[in-house]
Amino acid sequence: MDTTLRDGEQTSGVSFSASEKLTIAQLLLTELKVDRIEIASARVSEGEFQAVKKITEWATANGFIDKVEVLTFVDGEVSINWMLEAGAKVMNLLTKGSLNHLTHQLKKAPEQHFNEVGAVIALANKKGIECNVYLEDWSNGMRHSKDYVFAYLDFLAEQPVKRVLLPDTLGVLIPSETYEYLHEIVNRYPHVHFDFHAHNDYDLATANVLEAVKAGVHGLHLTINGMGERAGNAPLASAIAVLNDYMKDVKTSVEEQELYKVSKLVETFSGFRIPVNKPVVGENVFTQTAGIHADGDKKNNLYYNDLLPERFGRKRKYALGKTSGKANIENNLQQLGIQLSDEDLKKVTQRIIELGDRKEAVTQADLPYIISDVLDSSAIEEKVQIENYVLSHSKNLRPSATIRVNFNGEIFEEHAQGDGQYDAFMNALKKVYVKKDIELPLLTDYAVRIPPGGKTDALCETIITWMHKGREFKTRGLDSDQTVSAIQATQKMLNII
Ligand SMILES: CC(=O)SCCNC(=O)CCNC(=O)[C@H](O)C(C)(C)COP(=O)(O)OP(=O)(O)OC[C@H]1O[C@@H](n2cnc3c(N)ncnc32)[C@H](O)[C@@H]1OP(=O)(O)O
Repeated sequence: MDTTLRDGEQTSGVSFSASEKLTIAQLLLTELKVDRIEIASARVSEGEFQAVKKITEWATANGFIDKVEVLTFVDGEVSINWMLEAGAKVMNLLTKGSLNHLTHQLKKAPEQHFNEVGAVIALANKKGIECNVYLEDWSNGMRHSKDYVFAYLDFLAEQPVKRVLLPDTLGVLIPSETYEYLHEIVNRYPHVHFDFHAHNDYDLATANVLEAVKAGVHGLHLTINGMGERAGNAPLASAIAVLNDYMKDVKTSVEEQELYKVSKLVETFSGFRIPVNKPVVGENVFTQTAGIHADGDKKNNLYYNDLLPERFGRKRKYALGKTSGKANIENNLQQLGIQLSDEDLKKVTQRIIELGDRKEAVTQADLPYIISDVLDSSAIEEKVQIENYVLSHSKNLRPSATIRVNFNGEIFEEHAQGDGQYDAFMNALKKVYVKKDIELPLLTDYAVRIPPGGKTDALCETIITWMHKGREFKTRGLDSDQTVSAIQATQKMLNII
């Protein structure tokens, strides 16, 4: 069960709009093919109500309504009415899984809680709602009030409940304990379906998920990019990868090939950046940086593991910097179709190492420029030059740009407006390329790096990621003015497409 749209949205600072929620829900169910999605907590807000409505309307029309779940509270019929009015049919009832939470938050005795929960379940069943029950703070409950947990599970086992959801709400479990508790529970209630819900406070969420599956649970709660309350939930991509590789007799319905695409979309909608070292979906996780690794890959794929990038629709890359050796650079040159003599390769390698020492990033698209500079050759032929530009930015007027482009001797002048100066520049450039009948690459990422310290004259590095004819590449510009560095990166792009 994917809970990106409920627990994932509990990432501090994240809020999805209704149409973003609908798009994510559609991708999760139709392309990634998770079994179920939890899309909201009941009662939260009018906006959330409208989002749930949008999703349930689509899910009903497309046969997915039984896979769409809403978290509800023990509040008589208030949550039930909310979810029914929003068109949902499956509820995940939040109840207390530890005596501590029951006593101090709800201030109730176990018997009273069980009766109230029983009443909500009965009402839900009467109204045709499928009922799952969360035992909030269940993991601490197992540690400190085990009798309470088992008395409660005895009660639930007799109720018309489809699944019992066991959350490690505060992310306190370690893997051995996860296995021990879940193994005991699964064996004691063989006819009950149990889901495990991990949190990542000790960075153990994926390890706990693996142990939970070994212990025999039937379902897992995961989120895209590990989003979620505090340190987040178990990331769906990591969990699927480890289950596919280490629990071969366990089948999931998730399409590995779609993981990266959905992760990137959720990153864009949420504004929650995927850490570059995030397993499976992080920018750097299929990039070899050390020269020794690149050399080993060439010899017999010596530095590959089972996590092959192609499984996830990604490609292996070789980074350029001070730890690059010849093999790293050769790999990049090969991809660009450039061949160098051994001696020239040594010179280029040396320059890249120097740049790395100066903390400058080097992208594959920089290579022709470096070669040209080091070897004083014409490895890069600047067929397109931005000869002049005027950018204007004034209060209460749309930014505009006028540019003069030399395209292999042919001169174009264009003017355009945009949402910012760079956008205006790109709009003017697009006019040139429409005249030339050439398609410009799609800008897929734009990252600006300024050294910490707050100096307004600091050098600003802009790295732009482009997608062109199925190929992704990056170009980089460096200037004390951010827009100028972006234009530099753009000019490099124009000369390599
Ligand atoms: C496992 C998880 O991550 S649980 C996540 C649950 N989802 C959310 O909390 C969604 C976001 N929450 C909200 O929007 C709000 O907290 C609401 C709409 C649910 C309630 O808002 P408010 O009425 O303003 O209450 P507030 O947030 O201050 O306090 C929560 C109340 O819920 C009660 N409560 C806690 N757990 C439960 C439960 N399982 N069932 C019913 N009531 C509960 C608390 O005791 C408290 O009631 P009290 O004020 O009478 O003591």
